[in-house]
Amino acid sequence: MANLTREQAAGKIMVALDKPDESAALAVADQLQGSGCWMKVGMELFYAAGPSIVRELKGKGFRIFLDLKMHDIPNTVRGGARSITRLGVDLFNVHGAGGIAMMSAAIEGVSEAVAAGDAERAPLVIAVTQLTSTNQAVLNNEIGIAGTVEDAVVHYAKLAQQAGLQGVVASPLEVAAIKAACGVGFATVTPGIRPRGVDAGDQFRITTPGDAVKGGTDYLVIGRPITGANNPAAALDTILKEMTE
Ligand SMILES: O=C(O)c1cc(=O)[nH]c(=O)n1[C@@H]1O[C@H](COP(=O)(O)O)[C@@H](O)[C@H]1O
Repeated sequence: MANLTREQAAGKIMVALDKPDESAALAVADQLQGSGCWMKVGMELFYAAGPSIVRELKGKGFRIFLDLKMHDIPNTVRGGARSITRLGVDLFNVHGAGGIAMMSAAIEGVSEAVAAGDAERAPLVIAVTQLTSTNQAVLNNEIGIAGTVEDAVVHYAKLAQQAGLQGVVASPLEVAAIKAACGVGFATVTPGIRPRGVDAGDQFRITTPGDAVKGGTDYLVIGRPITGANNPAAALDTILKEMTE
């Protein structure tokens, strides 16, 4: 794999803007404007700053992954998906654990918003499989799912594909198994990225940016290694160099 251009590598990076408010988020985003990377808006920022932060980041030219991990009854998820689609995001996620009817409802909500003329185009919808902070013992002994983490991830990926979703969130360690089960065109969006020497924090199933690219992932979700750096643009630059080596 690899042999990526810098532009191609940047287009694979989704920066997790886990910041407490709009000004803290924009302080980071402004340093990365024009880099070609995506912005991921998650719960911390969205619950504080609301939909306007999405419009603001779109206005700065970023593609947006809205990470609200919907997990509810199908009717509620359908409505949530309609609202998210109207916002004009490029990609959003739901929990695979909600099952096929719930995931299909998300796709229906997207289609309804597009058919009503409320959105120019349909965002991609992906399913969270097993959180990258989950390890084998937690999966088996706390969550109560038997088998390996990889088995559980692939199981959710197959359900997501059946429901009509375009991909999944998983760790880079499971990319090969997901692609083998669902095809290379089924998108893998992978957090759990840690450059060598950077603290893993609460992440468990991790790889370096270079190994994630070699493993064939489509998108690398990277938060603290960039947003927590003294110079986020320089941190991104170092990661891009590793990805294009
Ligand atoms: O859906 C996600 O984006 C997600 C799923 C998952 O399994 N693990 C995971 O870390 N994430 C998100 O990816 C980002 C990772 O951030 P860092 O650990 O700071 O690089 C966070 O915003 C998480 O909410």
